[in-house]
Amino acid sequence: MSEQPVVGIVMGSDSDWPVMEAAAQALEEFEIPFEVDVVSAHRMPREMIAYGEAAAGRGLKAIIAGAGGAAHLPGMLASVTTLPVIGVPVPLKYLDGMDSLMSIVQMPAGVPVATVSIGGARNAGLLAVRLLAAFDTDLAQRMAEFQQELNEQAAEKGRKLRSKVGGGASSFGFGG
Ligand SMILES: Nc1c(C(=O)O)ncn1[C@@H]1O[C@H](COP(=O)(O)O)[C@@H](O)[C@H]1O
Repeated sequence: MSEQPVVGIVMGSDSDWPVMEAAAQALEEFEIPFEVDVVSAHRMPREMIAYGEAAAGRGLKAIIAGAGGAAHLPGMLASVTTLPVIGVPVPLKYLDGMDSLMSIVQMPAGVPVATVSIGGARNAGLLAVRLLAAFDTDLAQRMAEFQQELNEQAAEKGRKLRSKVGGGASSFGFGG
């Protein structure tokens, strides 16, 4: 990626990538330049702090941080940067990601992390797009078009279900 990255996607281990790549995919869809790296609070504490402290100065506008288990990476990054941090709880073999979710979502007041669902890396990417779109009318327009497509896909599902099951449109009249 040659353009200056504006979103950093970091994770505690390369084993998180199969989950985290959905964040990268969402950013690619909106042509947002991003970088990816492994940055672990537990295993690379000094590098993690250096990454967080340098992030804003390097031109990043948001950080997406994914980790599994005792997932301290998103919160620790949030403590050393002014950037918005979006946390992705990565599910591991045991505890189904509940451990990651609790580790990321229960931040002390004053140090926010915007936590998405367990394995919700695509929404993390889309949330980063929305943060950027707040200051970019062209990007906001593209987000609106994306939302319209979602609307049409959902309505189409209703049409298909009704044609399979029978009956008319819902009493609310939507779905066409
Ligand atoms: N939760 C963290 C942190 C951290 O929060 O700093 N560093 C690594 N990890 C997590 O350990 C899991 C297992 O990692 P390995 O697969 O490398 O053993 C990964 O999900 C990673 O995010």
